[in-house]
Amino acid sequence: MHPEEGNAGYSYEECRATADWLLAQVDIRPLVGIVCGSGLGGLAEMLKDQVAFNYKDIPSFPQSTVHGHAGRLVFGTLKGRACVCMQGRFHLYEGYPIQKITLPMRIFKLLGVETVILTNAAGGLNQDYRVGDIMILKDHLNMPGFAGNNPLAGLNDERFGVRFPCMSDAYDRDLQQLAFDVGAELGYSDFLRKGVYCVLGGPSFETIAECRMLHTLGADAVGMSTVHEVLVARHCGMRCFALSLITNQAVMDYESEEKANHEEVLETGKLRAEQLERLVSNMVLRIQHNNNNNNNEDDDNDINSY
Ligand SMILES: O=P(O)(O)O[C@H]1O[C@H](CO)[C@@H](O)[C@H]1O
Ligand code: HPA
Repeated sequence: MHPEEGNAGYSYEECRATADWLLAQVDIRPLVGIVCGSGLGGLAEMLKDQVAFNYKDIPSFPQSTVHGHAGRLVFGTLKGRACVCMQGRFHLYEGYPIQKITLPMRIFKLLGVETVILTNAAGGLNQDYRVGDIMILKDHLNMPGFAGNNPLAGLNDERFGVRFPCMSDAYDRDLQQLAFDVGAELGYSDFLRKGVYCVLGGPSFETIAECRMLHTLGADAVGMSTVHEVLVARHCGMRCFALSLITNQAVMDYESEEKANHEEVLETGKLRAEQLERLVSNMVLRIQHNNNNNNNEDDDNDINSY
């Protein structure tokens, strides 16, 4: 059997067709792509002059099935900057092949996106972390990848990127610094952290032994997303910035009565939504692009507005 037959991914031409379908219907040419994590879809609501598509109407797009993920692709401007925002993402545990859950990253690329900002909700493994902290990702542990489940497996199309992409620079260091600078100006330094995110397949939350193991391995937070998207985004040359909202403390102690649950994850998202939106929108305002086609006259430079 030719390996292509076993590859559940989309061809370059299929991705191009989806991107062209979108480009034919919107005038906005985004340089920034944003992915909203569980309960963090409010980010998409901040966009002005919105043109939105339900995922079910976009050719080749999967559907969102998880509560807290609306399932809309929203084009618009954020502080005068052209953006496209996934209001809801796809996860491995929804049953999609890994190449499908990461399809939107290749669509972003073909829309002209240069920088991807990914957000997620995650459980805190680092004992210094508190619920409500925002962790800037400096690196990741890709557990499904250790078992061969990597979205880049299968035939490699060089039009997207190289066969063996480097991941030691997966999370752009200038964007990490920008997040801390903007966060300091907003007065958020007390709850901004930098750490390592570990992705698991889900949907079951982790056992106590698993949390202890992940912490020992160097993970500061655990979740079920983001890493696959980063692999595909980096493969095709987009810069990545990712943050985790620590929505719950991972249970590390057999005496604990705490139980991880999705409702708590969504509730914490609501509590920090406003700060997260301010942080992301002010970052977007300051990100420099080679091909800046945004209208600077519309810039909203007030750090407290969003
Ligand atoms: O990573 P996001 O999409 O924010 O969602 C997180 O929240 C869900 C668990 O409550 C999981 O899907 C986990 O990955
Ligand atoms: O504790 C968690 N574990 C995995 N994924 C999560 N997403 C939010 N919290 C968690």
